[in-house]
Amino acid sequence: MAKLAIVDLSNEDCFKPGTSSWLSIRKDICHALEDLGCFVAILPDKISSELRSAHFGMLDELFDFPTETKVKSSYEKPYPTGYQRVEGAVYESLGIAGATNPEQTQIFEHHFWPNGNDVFHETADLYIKVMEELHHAVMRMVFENYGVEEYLDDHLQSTIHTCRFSKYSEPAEKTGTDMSILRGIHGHTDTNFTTILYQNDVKGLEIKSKDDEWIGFDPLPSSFIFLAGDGVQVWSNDRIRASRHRVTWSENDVRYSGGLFSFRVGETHTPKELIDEDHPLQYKPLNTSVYTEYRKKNYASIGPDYTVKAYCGV
Ligand SMILES: O=C(O)CCC(=O)C(=O)O
Ligand SMILES: [Fe+2]
Repeated sequence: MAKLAIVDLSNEDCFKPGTSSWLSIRKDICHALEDLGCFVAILPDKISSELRSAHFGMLDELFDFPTETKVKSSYEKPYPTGYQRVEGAVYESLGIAGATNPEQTQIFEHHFWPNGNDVFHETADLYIKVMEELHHAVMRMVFENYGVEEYLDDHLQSTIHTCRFSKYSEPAEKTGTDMSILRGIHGHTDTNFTTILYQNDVKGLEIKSKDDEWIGFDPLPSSFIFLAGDGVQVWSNDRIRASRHRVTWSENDVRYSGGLFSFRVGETHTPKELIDEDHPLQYKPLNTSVYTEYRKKNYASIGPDYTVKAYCGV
């Protein structure tokens, strides 16, 4: 049975480019991404257990607001995000676009708490900051690994981050729909460049191995899981494959997760340095927002197994 790679980044030196810790972690991370499209990161203790419980307590309060309030936090611009729930499903989620800017967390927060809520934004911003730092370091490692660090600044400047919080629990109203298909999230790849997820201790996330087995993710309080999305698959010309993952929630306990979904604005294309005789060009340039919209709109006919290769493969 394949295992998820666990990378211990608890030593702060791992975040210092050029150090021996950085170079050794870079090797492990790039190997894991090429192998399974994901890895588990153990991060330095920046989030105390008190802040962690306070944060998950806030998510509890957040999802307890009535649907009318949750829907009001949705918007189309600058990037569409908002409340998602399929009637009768156990999964619901709320999103903040541009979440690495703390102003956006507060705009989101005011939909729920008109007078603000310090614990909500302080804990949410801390999680977002920790994930942004991890994203930044991993992107530098990946660009260095392929010898294209000259494109890194442009990539980071063209990236925006959406934070999504998800809750998995028994819906208040059972519908006539076949519940077996609504007990989590079907196997899928994320359409964005990369995703980082954290969660409470209720299991459910699974990653597909190369041998088509589902590998369960065993969360630890200090662990985050980093997933390659379709964007990095196109960019890397298939060196890194998007991770296919799903959530099967079967416990009575409520599962909460949060994540940073990083998108490249405009077109993602494969750098010329990553195209050669052994790696002929695999993809036309990808516009992630058009692709995401296409997948949503056509979900009924293309289904969750749809791939970016079918969308923009050459
Ligand atoms: O809740 C999770 O752990 C995963 C959520 C997910 O895969 C997604 O929102 O794309
Ligand atoms: Fe996902």
